[in-house]
Amino acid sequence: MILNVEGLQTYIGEFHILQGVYLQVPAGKVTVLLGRNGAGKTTTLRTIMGFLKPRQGKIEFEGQGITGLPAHQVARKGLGYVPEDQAIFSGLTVEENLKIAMRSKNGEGLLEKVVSIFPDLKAAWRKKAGSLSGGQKQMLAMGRGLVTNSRLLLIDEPSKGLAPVVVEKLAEAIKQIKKETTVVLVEQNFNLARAVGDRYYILDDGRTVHSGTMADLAADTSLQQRYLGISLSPH
Ligand SMILES: Nc1ncnc2c1ncn2[C@@H]1O[C@H](COP(=O)(O)OP(=O)(O)OP(=O)(O)O)[C@@H](O)[C@H]1O
Repeated sequence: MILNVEGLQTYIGEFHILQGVYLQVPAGKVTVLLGRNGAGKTTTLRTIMGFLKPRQGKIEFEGQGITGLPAHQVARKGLGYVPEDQAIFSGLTVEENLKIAMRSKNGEGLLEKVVSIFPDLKAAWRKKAGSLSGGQKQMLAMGRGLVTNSRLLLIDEPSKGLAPVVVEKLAEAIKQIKKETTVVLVEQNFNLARAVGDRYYILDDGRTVHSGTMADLAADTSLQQRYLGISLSPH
C-alpha cells in the first residue's frame, strides 16, 4: 500500500468532523472516495495533505509516518493535491501557472507530459488562467498537480459544475495519469468514478463505512442508493 490511513479523527474548531477514517490505497490504482455532501471527503484529503492536524489516528505514506506534518513537508515527501477550488492564479498565463507549481529544474519533460494529457492547455498556453473555460481551469489545476511529479495525487471533485463532454475528457486524462501516478479521487459523479476507479471507499458522517472494488459497487444498486443517493442502470 502506498498510503495507509488508520482511525483518523479530525476536528474543525469544536466540530468533530472525521470520526474514524480508514484507507488502504494500492499503488498504481485510482481509489475513489464517495459519499454524500458533508460526509467528510474533502476533510479527509486536507488532513492527509497536512492542512488539518488530526486529533487521533495515523497516516503512512510509502511506509513512513507523515501524521501531523505540515503541508509543505507532506508535499516534499511526494504527495500532490488538486483542491476543489482549483487554486490557480487568474492573472497569470497557463504556462506561468504550471511553471510556478513545478518543483524540479528538469521540468520540460513534465510540461510536455501535461500538454500530452491535456492538449486543450497547449492551445491556451499564453492565455490568462482567469479567461479559461471551467473545464480548462480544471485541466490547469490538474496540470499543476502533475508538474509537482508527485507519486500520489489527491484530486478533489474535478467534475464539479462541468458539462458531460468535459467530464469525459477528464476521465481520459485520469486514465493517462494513473499509468504513472497513484490517485485518490473524491468524486460525486458516479459515471466518472466508475470510469476511472479501481477501488472505492464510502464515507458517511465522517467515517469510512464501505470499501471494495469499483466493479462490485457498480453492481450493487442498494449500496449506491443507501449512501450515494443514486441508482444507475447497470451497463
Ligand atoms: N471550516 C469549517 N467549519 C465548520 N465546519 C466545517 C468546515 N469545513 C467543513 N465543515 C463541515 O465538515 C463536514 C465535512 O465537510 P467536507 O467538506 O469534508 O465534506 P465532503 O464530503 O467533502 O462534502 P462536499 O462534497 O460537500 O465538499 C461538513 O458537515 C461541513 O459542514
